[in-house]
Amino acid sequence: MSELLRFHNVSAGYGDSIVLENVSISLETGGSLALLGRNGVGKTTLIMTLMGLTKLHSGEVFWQGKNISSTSTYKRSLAGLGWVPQERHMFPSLTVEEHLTVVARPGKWDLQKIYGIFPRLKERRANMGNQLSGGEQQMVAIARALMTNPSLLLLDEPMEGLAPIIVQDLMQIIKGLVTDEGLAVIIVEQHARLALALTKNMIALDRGKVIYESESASLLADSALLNRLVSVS
Ligand SMILES: Nc1ncnc2c1ncn2[C@@H]1O[C@H](COP(=O)(O)OP(=O)(O)OP(=O)(O)O)[C@@H](O)[C@H]1O
Repeated sequence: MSELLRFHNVSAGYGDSIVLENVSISLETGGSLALLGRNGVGKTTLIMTLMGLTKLHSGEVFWQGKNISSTSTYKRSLAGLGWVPQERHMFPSLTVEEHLTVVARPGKWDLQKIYGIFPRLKERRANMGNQLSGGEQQMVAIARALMTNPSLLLLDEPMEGLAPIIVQDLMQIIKGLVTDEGLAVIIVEQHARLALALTKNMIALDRGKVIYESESASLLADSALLNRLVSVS
C-alpha cells in the first residue's frame, strides 16, 4: 500500500497560540485511523490543519507524496480530501438532493450509488435541509463529502447527539465505506469504542501531542488503558 497522508512534526494552532505540538502521523491508501482523546486536546484542530484551516507554525503535511503545507483548502478538497465537519453545515433553502448535486465531481460516487447506501436520503430527497432529523443531516453531510469523490473521508464526531438506532445504521455505512469501498477514513469520536471498531489504527492525543498509537483492535481489548487515554468509552 502506498502512503496517502503524512504529518511530519506538525505544530499548528490559531494565530499565535499553538495547539498541536510536533505531531507526526501517517496513513496508507485505504487506511483507517481513529483519533482519540479527551475534550479540547486538539482532535478537531488536527482535522482542520489537514484541511489548511489553521496556522501551521512548523512541520509539513504531505498528501500522496506532495508537500501541501501551503495549499489552499479548496485545492486540498479538489485533491481528494473529503471533510465532514462536526457542525454538519446544512442549508435550510436546499433540498437533500441539491445538497448532493451542488458539490458533485466526476467519479464512482454519484446520486445512484449514494442512494444505494443511504436509502433514507432517497426517500427524503425533496426535503429541505431544515426538515431533517439529526441522523438524516449527518447522512447528508457524509453523502455530500462522498459526492466530491474523495480519497480520504474526515469524520469529526459523526455520532454526536444521534439516537442509538441511527448510530448502528451509520456504523454499518462507515464500515462499508472502509471495507467494501476501500475509502481511507480518519474518525474523531467521543465514543472511543465505536471509532476503534471502525478502524485499523488509532492515535490518542493529549494537550496537542500524540501520547499513544497502536492497532485499534489491541486497544479495544485493553479497557483499562483505553479508559486512561480517553476517560470515556
Ligand atoms: N478557532 C479557535 N481559535 C482559538 N482556539 C481554538 C479554536 N478552536 C479550538 N481552539 C482551542 O484549541 C484547543 C483544542 O481544541 P479542539 O477543538 O481541537 O479539541 P478537540 O480535541 O477536538 O475537543 P472536542 O472533543 O471538545 O471537540 C482548545 O484549547 C480550544 O479552546
